[in-house]
Amino acid sequence: MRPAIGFYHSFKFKITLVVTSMVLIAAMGVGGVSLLIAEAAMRLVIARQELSLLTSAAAFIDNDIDGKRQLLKSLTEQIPGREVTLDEVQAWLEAHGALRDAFFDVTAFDVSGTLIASLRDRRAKGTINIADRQYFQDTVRMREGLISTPFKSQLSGKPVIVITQTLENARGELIAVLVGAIDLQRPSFSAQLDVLRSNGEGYLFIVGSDRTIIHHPNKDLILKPVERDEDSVMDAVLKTPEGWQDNLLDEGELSLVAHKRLRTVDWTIAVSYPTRSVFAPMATVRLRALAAASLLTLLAALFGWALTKALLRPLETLHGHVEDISSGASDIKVFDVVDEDEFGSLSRAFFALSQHRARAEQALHRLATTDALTGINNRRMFDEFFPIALSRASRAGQQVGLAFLDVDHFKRINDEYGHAAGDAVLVEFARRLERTVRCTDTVARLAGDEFVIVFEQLPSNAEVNLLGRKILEAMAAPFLVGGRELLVTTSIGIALTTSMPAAADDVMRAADQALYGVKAAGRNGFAVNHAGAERLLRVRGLP
Ligand SMILES: Nc1nc2c(ncn2[C@@H]2O[C@H](COP(=O)(O)OP(=O)(O)OP(=O)(O)O)[C@@H](O)[C@H]2O)c(=O)[nH]1
Repeated sequence: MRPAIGFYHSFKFKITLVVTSMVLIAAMGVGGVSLLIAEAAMRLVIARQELSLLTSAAAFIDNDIDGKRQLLKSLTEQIPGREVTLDEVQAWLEAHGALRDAFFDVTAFDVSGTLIASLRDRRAKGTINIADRQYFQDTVRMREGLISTPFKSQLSGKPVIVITQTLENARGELIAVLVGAIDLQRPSFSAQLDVLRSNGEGYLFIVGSDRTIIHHPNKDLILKPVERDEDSVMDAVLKTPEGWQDNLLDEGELSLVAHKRLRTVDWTIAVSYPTRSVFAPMATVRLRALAAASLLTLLAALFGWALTKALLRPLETLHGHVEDISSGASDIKVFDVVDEDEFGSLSRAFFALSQHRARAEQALHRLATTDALTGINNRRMFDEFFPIALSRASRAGQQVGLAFLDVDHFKRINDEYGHAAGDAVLVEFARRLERTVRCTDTVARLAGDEFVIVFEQLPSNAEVNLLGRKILEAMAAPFLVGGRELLVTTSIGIALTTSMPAAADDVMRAADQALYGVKAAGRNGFAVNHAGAERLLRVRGLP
């Protein structure tokens, strides 16, 4: 059974996490930086766009004011022989309809500043005097037309600016000053200004260098001075002739403010938009970039998972081999693959390790089951082997013979010739036993001078006698030990299984009993006993 690996502990999950994190970091990093660069560029483009719209509006206003000046000037120059009298001025004004389109009102004042004609209201004649007005005084003094600063009209009560023009008689004497008034609440250029507010939010204003508000969506502010506040939008636009800033707070909202100084008058035209509305396209781009990065990350996660799964397949195969080998379903040879990748190399390393280990285990088993002195099987081997041999014979319906052997008077050999001589006798004894029996029989040394032989595939009971005799004969020749010839004999107790299955202990007890019988009978002989039906057959020695 393959041990379950927790999902979060799996290598696949970890690699997928790494791949996903790397893609996420890369996507966020590259995307974020690209977005920042793109946003900075977009900001610049949008701000420049606003500034360029503002520049065209400023040019329009300049042209508008210039046009009005030129209109007044050219009309006065057209007066034939400049012989118009003050009384005729009212009629002259009314005769030029273009003035109505260009100005809110056109009035004329004599050199004393008294109203002598008004395009809008001919009855106003003589009602007001503007001798104290700076623009009137300057026009008379310089004998040249000018543009006034904004003020509240005495006639209409509206906030206005005026364009003045001198009127001279044929002798070059100043006889009147023409004054064209422009209503600041409804200037003729307002339509052009409205075009600038195309996106609906934000507003446009004009402020004079003397800090007077000239145009503003809040009509109440017109002609009011700009309050002194370093952080205000109006203060900011008065500082430089033109430019834009996107970090100003206007009514508490972050705004893009672009401004441009006019050419004909000392005014600054400015536009203020909340940055959230101006830069709305950037927010959309940001959202899309985020969506794209998320999608990319998701795809990377799926790809990482699939890729890791595919890459780890050989590892799973390897794992399967290990399990199959553990359960005995496969041989170790399944590790001996030819794949040239790391997994193939690992598999071959497993194979080599397993082989090495198998050899070591074999060597250990051999050591553990071999008698150190004689090199034949030891007691451990016999204990393991004998029950197996009995079962095998039982299954095959065969008999098993077990011979217990003990060297006669071995103690004496030790005592007389020394322990080393005794060892040499034991080695030679084992060697002769092995040479005497068939390769299907198993010889083992149990302890000291006690040996055992397991006879498998016994053809008949008679065969046992033959075997006993052969062993006795094998020992008949003198043992050559340390240059001496020693006569060594052995006593053999043989047990035969009578009925299968037979218990190992019963068979061993029968063999032991037979051996005891031989010893009792004088040694150098063999006796056969039937396990389970102990009946010592006669003891036979060499003739
Ligand atoms: N040289 C040598 N002697 C051993 C070894 N193991 C046991 N012995 C000795 O073998 C002798 C076994 O003697 P026994 O089998 O009891 O007696 P025995 O002299 O053979 O007499 P019987 O068996 O009655 O004929 C003891 O003296 C042990 O000390 C060994 O590995 N090498």
